[in-house]
Amino acid sequence: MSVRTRVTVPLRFADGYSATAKVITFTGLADGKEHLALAFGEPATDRVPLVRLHSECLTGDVFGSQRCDCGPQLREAVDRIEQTGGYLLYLRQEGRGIGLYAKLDAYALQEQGLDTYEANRALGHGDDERDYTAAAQMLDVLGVTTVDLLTNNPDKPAALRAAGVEVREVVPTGVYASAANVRYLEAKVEQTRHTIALPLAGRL
Ligand SMILES: Nc1nc2c(ncn2[C@@H]2O[C@H](COP(=O)(O)OP(=O)(O)OP(=O)(O)O)[C@@H](O)[C@H]2O)c(=O)[nH]1
Ligand SMILES: [Zn+2]
Repeated sequence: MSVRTRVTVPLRFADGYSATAKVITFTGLADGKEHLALAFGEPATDRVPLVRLHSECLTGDVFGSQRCDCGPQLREAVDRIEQTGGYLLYLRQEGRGIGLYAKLDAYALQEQGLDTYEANRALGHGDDERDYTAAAQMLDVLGVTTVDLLTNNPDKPAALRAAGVEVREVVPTGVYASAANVRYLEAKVEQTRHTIALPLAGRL
Protein backbone atom coordinates (compact mmCIF):
# COMPACT_ATOMS: atom_id res chain seq x y z
CA MET A 1 0.00 0.00 0.00
CA SER A 2 1.18 3.49 -0.75
CA VAL A 3 0.10 7.01 -1.56
CA ARG A 4 -0.75 7.39 -5.24
CA THR A 5 -1.26 11.17 -5.48
CA ARG A 6 -1.37 14.22 -3.21
CA VAL A 7 -3.00 17.27 -4.70
CA THR A 8 -4.20 20.55 -3.21
CA VAL A 9 -7.86 21.38 -3.86
CA PRO A 10 -9.48 24.67 -2.84
CA LEU A 11 -13.05 24.07 -1.62
CA ARG A 12 -16.08 26.30 -1.26
CA PHE A 13 -19.13 24.92 0.52
CA ALA A 14 -22.79 25.74 -0.08
CA ASP A 15 -22.75 28.16 2.88
CA GLY A 16 -19.85 30.09 1.31
CA TYR A 17 -17.15 28.75 3.63
CA SER A 18 -13.77 28.19 1.97
CA ALA A 19 -11.10 25.69 2.95
CA THR A 20 -8.10 24.09 1.36
CA ALA A 21 -7.77 20.33 1.34
CA LYS A 22 -4.83 18.17 0.45
CA VAL A 23 -6.57 15.32 -1.30
CA ILE A 24 -4.70 12.02 -1.09
CA THR A 25 -5.32 8.85 -3.08
CA PHE A 26 -3.91 5.37 -2.51
CA THR A 27 -2.88 2.21 -4.25
CA GLY A 28 -3.33 -1.28 -2.84
CA LEU A 29 -6.21 -0.75 -0.39
CA ALA A 30 -7.85 -3.98 0.76
CA ASP A 31 -11.21 -3.56 -0.97
CA GLY A 32 -9.93 -1.91 -4.17
CA LYS A 33 -12.30 1.06 -3.78
CA GLU A 34 -11.41 4.70 -4.47
CA HIS A 35 -11.40 6.00 -0.89
CA LEU A 36 -10.00 9.49 -0.30
CA ALA A 37 -8.14 11.13 2.53
CA LEU A 38 -8.54 14.90 2.83
CA ALA A 39 -5.97 16.61 5.04
CA PHE A 40 -7.04 19.89 6.63
CA GLY A 41 -5.07 22.29 8.77
CA GLU A 42 -1.61 21.15 9.71
CA PRO A 43 -1.62 17.45 10.66
CA ALA A 44 1.60 17.86 12.69
CA THR A 45 3.59 14.69 13.28
CA ASP A 46 4.09 15.51 16.98
CA ARG A 47 0.35 15.94 17.71
CA VAL A 48 -2.50 13.45 17.62
CA PRO A 49 -4.60 14.26 14.53
CA LEU A 50 -8.38 14.60 14.64
CA VAL A 51 -9.82 12.03 12.23
CA ARG A 52 -13.32 11.51 10.87
CA LEU A 53 -14.34 8.32 9.06
CA HIS A 54 -17.15 9.62 6.86
CA SER A 55 -19.25 7.01 5.07
CA GLU A 56 -20.31 8.19 1.64
CA CYS A 57 -23.91 9.41 1.39
CA LEU A 58 -24.58 10.85 -2.05
CA THR A 59 -28.06 12.07 -1.17
CA GLY A 60 -26.95 13.78 2.05
CA ASP A 61 -23.42 14.92 1.15
CA VAL A 62 -24.18 16.27 -2.32
CA PHE A 63 -27.90 17.02 -2.49
CA GLY A 64 -28.62 18.05 1.10
CA SER A 65 -31.10 15.27 1.84
CA GLN A 66 -32.83 15.81 5.14
CA ARG A 67 -33.49 12.12 5.67
CA CYS A 68 -30.15 11.79 7.42
CA ASP A 69 -27.57 13.97 9.17
CA CYS A 70 -24.61 13.26 6.85
CA GLY A 71 -24.38 16.67 5.15
CA PRO A 72 -24.15 18.76 8.37
CA GLN A 73 -21.80 16.18 9.93
CA LEU A 74 -19.47 16.40 6.95
CA ARG A 75 -19.45 20.19 7.19
CA GLU A 76 -18.80 20.10 10.94
CA ALA A 77 -15.96 17.64 10.43
CA VAL A 78 -14.21 19.94 7.95
CA ASP A 79 -14.44 22.88 10.40
CA ARG A 80 -13.16 20.93 13.36
CA ILE A 81 -10.38 19.11 11.55
CA GLU A 82 -9.19 22.34 9.99
CA GLN A 83 -8.88 23.92 13.45
CA THR A 84 -7.03 20.98 14.97
CA GLY A 85 -5.21 19.51 12.00
CA GLY A 86 -6.08 16.05 10.80
CA TYR A 87 -7.78 13.91 8.21
CA LEU A 88 -11.22 13.32 6.85
CA LEU A 89 -11.35 9.83 5.37
CA TYR A 90 -14.13 9.82 2.79
CA LEU A 91 -15.04 6.16 2.61
CA ARG A 92 -16.97 4.72 -0.32
CA GLN A 93 -19.41 2.87 1.91
CA GLU A 94 -22.64 4.28 0.52
CA GLY A 95 -25.75 3.13 2.38
CA ARG A 96 -23.76 1.60 5.26
CA GLY A 97 -22.03 -0.55 2.67
CA ILE A 98 -25.05 -1.80 0.69
CA GLY A 99 -24.75 0.73 -2.15
CA LEU A 100 -26.82 3.64 -3.40
CA TYR A 101 -29.63 1.83 -5.21
CA ALA A 102 -30.15 -0.55 -2.29
CA LYS A 103 -30.20 2.41 0.13
CA LEU A 104 -32.94 4.01 -1.95
CA ASP A 105 -34.84 0.70 -1.97
CA ALA A 106 -34.47 0.78 1.82
CA TYR A 107 -35.84 4.34 1.91
CA ALA A 108 -38.89 3.14 -0.02
CA LEU A 109 -39.44 0.39 2.56
CA GLN A 110 -39.05 2.94 5.38
CA GLU A 111 -41.93 4.89 3.83
CA GLN A 112 -44.01 1.75 4.41
CA GLY A 113 -43.13 1.79 8.13
CA LEU A 114 -39.95 -0.30 8.47
CA ASP A 115 -37.06 1.26 10.36
CA THR A 116 -33.63 1.70 8.76
CA TYR A 117 -32.33 -1.69 9.97
CA GLU A 118 -35.53 -3.65 9.27
CA ALA A 119 -35.46 -2.25 5.73
CA ASN A 120 -31.88 -3.49 5.20
CA ARG A 121 -32.86 -6.96 6.42
CA ALA A 122 -35.99 -7.06 4.24
CA LEU A 123 -33.64 -6.54 1.27
CA GLY A 124 -31.40 -9.44 2.35
CA HIS A 125 -28.62 -7.22 3.73
CA GLY A 126 -27.06 -6.96 7.15
CA ASP A 127 -27.85 -3.98 9.41
CA ASP A 128 -24.46 -2.48 8.65
CA GLU A 129 -22.08 -3.93 6.05
CA ARG A 130 -19.27 -1.42 6.49
CA ASP A 131 -15.70 -2.65 6.83
CA TYR A 132 -13.03 -0.28 8.13
CA THR A 133 -9.95 -2.26 7.05
CA ALA A 134 -9.18 0.20 4.25
CA ALA A 135 -9.52 3.14 6.67
CA ALA A 136 -6.91 1.59 8.96
CA GLN A 137 -4.67 0.99 5.95
CA MET A 138 -4.99 4.62 4.85
CA LEU A 139 -3.95 5.82 8.32
CA ASP A 140 -1.02 3.43 8.26
CA VAL A 141 0.15 4.77 4.88
CA LEU A 142 -0.19 8.33 6.23
CA GLY A 143 2.04 7.40 9.17
CA VAL A 144 -0.78 7.90 11.68
CA THR A 145 -0.70 5.41 14.56
CA THR A 146 -2.85 7.32 17.10
CA VAL A 147 -6.01 9.35 16.44
CA ASP A 148 -8.72 11.35 18.14
CA LEU A 149 -11.85 10.08 16.40
CA LEU A 150 -14.85 12.29 15.63
CA THR A 151 -17.92 10.03 15.84
CA ASN A 152 -20.97 8.97 17.83
CA ASN A 153 -20.78 5.43 16.47
CA PRO A 154 -19.05 2.97 18.82
CA ASP A 155 -18.36 0.55 15.93
CA LYS A 156 -15.82 2.94 14.43
CA PRO A 157 -13.33 3.17 17.32
CA ALA A 158 -13.78 -0.55 17.91
CA ALA A 159 -12.97 -1.37 14.30
CA LEU A 160 -9.91 0.88 14.22
CA ARG A 161 -8.60 -0.51 17.50
CA ALA A 162 -9.08 -4.05 16.22
CA ALA A 163 -6.99 -3.07 13.19
CA GLY A 164 -4.16 -1.80 15.39
CA VAL A 165 -4.85 1.96 15.40
CA GLU A 166 -4.73 3.61 18.83
CA VAL A 167 -7.84 5.72 19.42
CA ARG A 168 -6.84 8.15 22.17
CA GLU A 169 -10.14 9.95 22.43
CA VAL A 170 -13.59 9.59 20.88
CA VAL A 171 -14.87 13.10 20.19
CA PRO A 172 -18.65 13.29 19.78
CA THR A 173 -20.00 14.84 16.60
CA GLY A 174 -23.05 17.10 16.56
CA VAL A 175 -26.63 15.88 16.29
CA TYR A 176 -28.64 17.43 13.49
CA ALA A 177 -32.17 16.25 14.16
CA SER A 178 -35.15 17.40 12.14
CA ALA A 179 -38.69 16.17 11.64
CA ALA A 180 -37.46 14.39 8.49
CA ASN A 181 -34.70 12.36 10.14
CA VAL A 182 -35.67 11.93 13.80
CA ARG A 183 -37.03 8.39 13.34
CA TYR A 184 -33.82 7.37 11.59
CA LEU A 185 -31.69 8.85 14.39
CA GLU A 186 -33.84 7.17 17.04
CA ALA A 187 -33.37 3.79 15.37
CA LYS A 188 -29.60 4.32 15.43
CA VAL A 189 -29.61 5.15 19.12
CA GLU A 190 -31.81 2.18 20.00
CA GLN A 191 -30.08 -0.41 17.86
CA THR A 192 -26.44 0.54 17.56
CA ARG A 193 -25.89 2.47 20.80
CA HIS A 194 -25.03 5.70 19.01
CA THR A 195 -24.04 8.19 21.69
CA ILE A 196 -26.41 10.93 20.69
CA ALA A 197 -28.94 12.64 22.91
CA LEU A 198 -32.09 13.27 20.90
CA PRO A 199 -34.72 15.87 21.52
CA LEU A 200 -38.18 14.35 21.78
CA ALA A 201 -39.64 13.73 18.34
CA GLY A 202 -42.76 15.67 19.36
CA ARG A 203 -40.73 18.83 19.84
CA LEU A 204 -39.54 18.97 16.23
N1 LIG B 1 -28.84 1.31 4.30
C1 LIG B 1 -29.08 2.56 4.71
N2 LIG B 1 -28.04 3.41 4.79
C2 LIG B 1 -28.28 4.65 5.22
C3 LIG B 1 -29.59 5.10 5.56
N3 LIG B 1 -29.51 6.40 5.92
C4 LIG B 1 -28.20 6.74 5.82
N4 LIG B 1 -27.47 5.70 5.39
C5 LIG B 1 -26.02 5.60 5.19
O1 LIG B 1 -25.40 5.56 6.47
C6 LIG B 1 -24.08 6.05 6.36
C7 LIG B 1 -23.85 7.09 7.45
O2 LIG B 1 -23.96 6.45 8.65
P1 LIG B 1 -24.54 7.07 9.96
O3 LIG B 1 -25.17 5.92 10.68
O4 LIG B 1 -25.35 8.30 9.67
O5 LIG B 1 -23.37 7.60 10.76
P2 LIG B 1 -22.22 6.73 11.33
O6 LIG B 1 -21.12 6.87 10.32
O7 LIG B 1 -22.62 5.35 11.66
O8 LIG B 1 -21.89 7.39 12.74
P3 LIG B 1 -21.28 8.80 13.09
O9 LIG B 1 -19.78 8.67 12.92
O10 LIG B 1 -21.65 9.02 14.49
O11 LIG B 1 -21.89 9.80 12.15
C8 LIG B 1 -23.92 6.61 4.97
O12 LIG B 1 -23.23 5.64 4.18
C9 LIG B 1 -25.36 6.74 4.48
O13 LIG B 1 -25.49 6.58 3.10
C10 LIG B 1 -30.67 4.16 5.47
O14 LIG B 1 -31.82 4.45 5.79
N5 LIG B 1 -30.36 2.92 5.03
ZN1 LIG C 1 -26.84 10.38 4.79
